[in-house]
Amino acid sequence: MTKKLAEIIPLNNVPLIHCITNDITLETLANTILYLGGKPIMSSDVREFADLFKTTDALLLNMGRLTVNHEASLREASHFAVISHKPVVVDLVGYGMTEQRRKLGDELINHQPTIVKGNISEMRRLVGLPTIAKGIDGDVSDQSDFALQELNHALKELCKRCPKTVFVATGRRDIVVQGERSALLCNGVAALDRFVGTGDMLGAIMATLIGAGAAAWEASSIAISYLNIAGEIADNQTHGLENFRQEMLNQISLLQKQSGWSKNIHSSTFN
Ligand SMILES: Nc1ncnc2c1ncn2[C@@H]1O[C@H](COP(=O)(O)OP(=O)(O)OP(=O)(O)O)[C@@H](O)[C@H]1O
Ligand SMILES: Cc1ncsc1CCO
Ligand SMILES: [Mg+2]
Repeated sequence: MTKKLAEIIPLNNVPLIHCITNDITLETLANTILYLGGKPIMSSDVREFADLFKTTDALLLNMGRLTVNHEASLREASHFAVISHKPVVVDLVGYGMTEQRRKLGDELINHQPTIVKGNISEMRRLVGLPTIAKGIDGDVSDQSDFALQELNHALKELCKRCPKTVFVATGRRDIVVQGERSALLCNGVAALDRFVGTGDMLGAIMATLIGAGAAAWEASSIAISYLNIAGEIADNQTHGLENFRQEMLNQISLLQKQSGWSKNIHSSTFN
């Protein structure tokens, strides 16, 4: 049976989340998981995986700062996840920006992960739509009503090939798609796009929620709303981006204690 939001946050268990992620935001991700009430284990050493997979509750695969070793770790962990039926979040950082990232992302998706996420421009590249985005950030031109509709339809087509996976595209507005169903989420503030790793943090929150037993759709949409509403509160209370970043993480730990936080969610069905 599907769990309701109040049964998902605050967590009622302490899931162990195995993260293979980039070294730029590694510590931020470990703290995000801890502040939410989970436990992180950051390990990229393939020699440990057989043992690790016996005790972890979910896996985060973030393509982040690619290296030969990082890529090998992501591939190997993805393989272990299939054979151990571990819930997996794939974060397609920089998908399609280079051929290496495109090939790796495609291979990870072929393993039918639980959730696949990227910013709106990474997700456009994934479905073969054009974008002028550069680097790892989403481009504002991919945020128009038309562009969002286009992406929504293309993701629904992709869902026919990957019926088990929830696809998430993030930006000023966020899209969550599973099968024929899709939602548009409209919380958040512009400052979220102005410090590094908010997308990475979102992947860590999603992995924590599926590790705690939430279904993929609920984990995806609740994670987006939770992070974005934490961002709205932090933005109201701070001045300057570094203060915002700190308060944002502070709010990740605090928001779960406010029982009414979900009343501020702006979400609608996206046809
Ligand atoms: N302009 C904005 N207005 C409101 N919310 C935003 C905005 N930009 C990003 N967000 C929110 O910030 C989170 C991260 O989204 P974003 O698209 O910036 O990810 P990303 O590009 O993968 O980030 P990064 O690569 O820095 O980790 C999402 O929850 C998204 O809703
Ligand atoms: C800046 C940057 N470059 C590769 S990964 C990363 C952090 C955001 O994912
Ligand atoms: Mg990202």
